[in-house]
Amino acid sequence: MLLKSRFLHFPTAFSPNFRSVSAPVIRITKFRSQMGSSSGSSSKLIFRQLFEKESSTYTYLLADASHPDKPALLVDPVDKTVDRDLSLVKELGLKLLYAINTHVHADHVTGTGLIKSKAPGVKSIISKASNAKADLFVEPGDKIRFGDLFLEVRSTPGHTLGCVTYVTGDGHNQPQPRIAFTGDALMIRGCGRTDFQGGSSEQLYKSVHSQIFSLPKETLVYPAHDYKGFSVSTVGEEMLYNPRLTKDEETFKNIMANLNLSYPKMIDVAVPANMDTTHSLEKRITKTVLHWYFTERKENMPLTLLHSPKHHHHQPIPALYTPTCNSLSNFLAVKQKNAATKLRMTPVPPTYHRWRSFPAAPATQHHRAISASISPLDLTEDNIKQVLDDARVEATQLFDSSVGITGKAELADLDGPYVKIRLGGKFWHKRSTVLARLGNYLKQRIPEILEVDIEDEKQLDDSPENF
Ligand SMILES: N[C@@H](CCC(=O)N[C@@H](CSS)C(=O)NCC(=O)O)C(=O)O
Repeated sequence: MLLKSRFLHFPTAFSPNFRSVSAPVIRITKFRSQMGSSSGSSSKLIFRQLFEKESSTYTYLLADASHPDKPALLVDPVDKTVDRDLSLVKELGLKLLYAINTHVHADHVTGTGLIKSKAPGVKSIISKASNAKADLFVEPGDKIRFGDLFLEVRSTPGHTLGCVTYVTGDGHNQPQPRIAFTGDALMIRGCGRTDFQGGSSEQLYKSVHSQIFSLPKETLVYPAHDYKGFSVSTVGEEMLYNPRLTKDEETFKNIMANLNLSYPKMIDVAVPANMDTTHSLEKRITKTVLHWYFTERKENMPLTLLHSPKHHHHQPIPALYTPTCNSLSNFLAVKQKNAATKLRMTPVPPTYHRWRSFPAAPATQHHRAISASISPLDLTEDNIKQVLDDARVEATQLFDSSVGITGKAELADLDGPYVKIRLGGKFWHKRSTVLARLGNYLKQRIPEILEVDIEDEKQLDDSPENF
């Protein structure tokens, strides 16, 4: 649902998710009403900065302590710390209204879906431009109200296409100084990388200068990540000392083109998961795995043991499925309690393995076992088309086509052991990455292939005209 009024209101009849003792109030600083306003009222912001250490992500809890219901919202929650965050909400006696994202994160799974399943009534929010699924979409200029306080939405693309910065209001009775939740646009003495598809250093430079550096210098800057031990900055400080954004645009673009950062470990799990902010990963994957298990599993296909309690669900393969494995394990244990054989877990669709086995990261023992179990195919046009189809099926499962991922890969030419493929539509990854992964996959399935290349270099251009 796109906001109609462009103003998100806290519904007064909203039934509280949590009730608890009265909240301690942190008054960030003076409010307008205390600086000469005639209203005499005084809104009080409850504010907490929370940290998730594996991805170095900051989550922010904000609430209006003056309102009887203490309406609250969470900015950029992480799935792994949802229980901590919800406990805090409960302890402070807040009523959580919204779980909002600054963008589709690539390094961790958003907690919004999990929050919604644990605290029904909470709505997920993301920008319309992100193309992700959410309960509510925001656009530049929208205001997200919680009690008498609100966040204003500013469009700050560049790290991703749909990045936004949420800034506390500048109206009457709003916190002073203002606070900007900059996501991965502006970081403390840094900024978000711009090398993902949908990223653009040119756009990021403009976003930060026009939307963030135009705020009052005392505006507090709270980013989505910090890797150096910082917790907060100000607009003025970043305008003076940010080593990237104080430079002219050309120098900035050059710096960004030469960061040489490795891809986030979680990208293949996080991006597809975060394109849907409304359901937890567990729920979505469990549904898919169960469907596969009962509809497509070949009669004698062995079940492979993937699940191991020592695997954290954020590790590449077991990562995605650990929660699923637990749920599926229980489910199947009931279904098959009369089975003579001991249930060996976990029947993850082979298609997932194959897609995930593209060696972006070094193959684990598990990956190797899976790929070794797929019989090699002869080098024929039909087999190449079949393998590309398989890859597309897998890509569709991972890169949910309902949220704007339209990417297609087709066989363009076969010349002996040399294959050319055609890429079109929109992918989440950079097209060069898609090509490399498809290449690896094709070679893995059809070992006679020596080289996989693009039909036309222009098809590797990630700019929106090519989507
Ligand atoms: N090593 C981390 C990922 C680190 C990283 O790439 N961070 C991103 C934001 S999260 S997508 C970024 O923009 N960094 C900018 C920089 O200058 O570091 C992991 O594997 O998760």
